[in-house]
Amino acid sequence: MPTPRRQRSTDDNAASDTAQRRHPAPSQPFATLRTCGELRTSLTSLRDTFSNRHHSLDFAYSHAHYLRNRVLAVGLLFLLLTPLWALVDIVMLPRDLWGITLSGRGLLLAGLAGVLLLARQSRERIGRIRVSAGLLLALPATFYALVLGIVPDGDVARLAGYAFIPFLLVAALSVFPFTLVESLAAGVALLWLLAFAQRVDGSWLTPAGLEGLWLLASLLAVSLAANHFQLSLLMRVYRQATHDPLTGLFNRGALTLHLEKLQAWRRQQGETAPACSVLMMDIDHFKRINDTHGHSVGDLVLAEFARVVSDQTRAEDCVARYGGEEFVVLLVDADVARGSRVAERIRSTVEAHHFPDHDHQRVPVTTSIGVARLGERETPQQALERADAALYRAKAQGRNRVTHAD
Ligand SMILES: Nc1nc2c(ncn2[C@@H]2O[C@H](COP(=O)(O)OP(=O)(O)OP(=O)(O)O)[C@@H](O)[C@H]2O)c(=O)[nH]1
Repeated sequence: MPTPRRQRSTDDNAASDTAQRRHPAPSQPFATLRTCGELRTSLTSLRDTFSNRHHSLDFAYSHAHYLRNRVLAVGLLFLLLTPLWALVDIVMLPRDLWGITLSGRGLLLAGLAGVLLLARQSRERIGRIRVSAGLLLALPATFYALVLGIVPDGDVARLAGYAFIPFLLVAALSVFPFTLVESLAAGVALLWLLAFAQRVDGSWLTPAGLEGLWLLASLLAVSLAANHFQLSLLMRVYRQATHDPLTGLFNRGALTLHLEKLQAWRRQQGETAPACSVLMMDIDHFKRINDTHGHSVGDLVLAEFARVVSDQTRAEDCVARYGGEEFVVLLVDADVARGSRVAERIRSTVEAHHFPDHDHQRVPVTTSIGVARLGERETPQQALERADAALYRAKAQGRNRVTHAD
């Protein structure tokens, strides 16, 4: 089951967003600082598209889902093109080469069908989706290398159309949201394939051969740029769809989706499923804060509140802004006793925390929290409603307290 780790890069961006709200940048004198900020954002985005080391598990699932769709679409295209290309072989190649190329194409067709099947059955399996994407590119490359190895050297020049394969595959890299490391590895392998083909057909280190290598390297650079822009766009869309821009926390939709996945996974685990708790919290008399200090201070309080709550939870817990001044924490592997301890710690930390207004004066803030155990069979909505009912009781009993639904 995916543990809802918070996305580091998103949190970084949210923190800088919050900082910008706190200190609106004057236009002229700080232009250099702004340029530095943009440079930092670009470097962060390059780091995020370079490899998947810094991706949150949550984003990794979205990324894999997108990659799987591409594998299915491109795989289907390759599957249709392969028999068509066999027809081209029959028209273009001498009859004595048909045996090798057509049986190779038959094997390729079977391999591509296997890749499609693997991708279809790998809905939530990130590793398997990556493998199917790799295989989709590796199979045509292997087919080409095998044909080159089997066909007698003197006949290689008669393989009309085959020399395009490395170029076609490098161009295909740009269709997938691969990280730069993944594309680079595939690109180097395809350069090696071209070099092998040139050694076989005798154009290695000739002007025509060098031109081919240069062309493939240039195409690879274009594909890498396409991968970078595609992946950073995907990340931005993912952040906008799943995160609250003011606090950088997960939004209500992402929380509900995560709860559904968590419940499905717990049902699969049966009796060994870990206990989970839901904390529903609401800032007390928040309207008064807005009315007394202004809406912008209200926003500062919300962002700071989100930071305080996040600091009191583990990276694998899911912290979300449920709406307005309401927040939800989903504690994984936490029974009611632990849930209550965490809730009480959040409540007391918020009460003692220095929430500053624009003049750094303290804005007194307290929170009420409802705690509910996540039942094995209940829907996310039912669990949230029970936590909300407990929160309502905490408000009715005088606020700044923790109450239990169970
Ligand atoms: N500054 C700011 N205010 C918001 C935001 N979202 C909701 N609010 C305000 O939050 C306030 C919520 O007020 P109420 O629902 O009356 O609750 P309350 O004043 O916190 O009272 P209790 O919950 O009963 O303690 C409203 O005034 C909303 O305008 C936001 O993003 N920023």
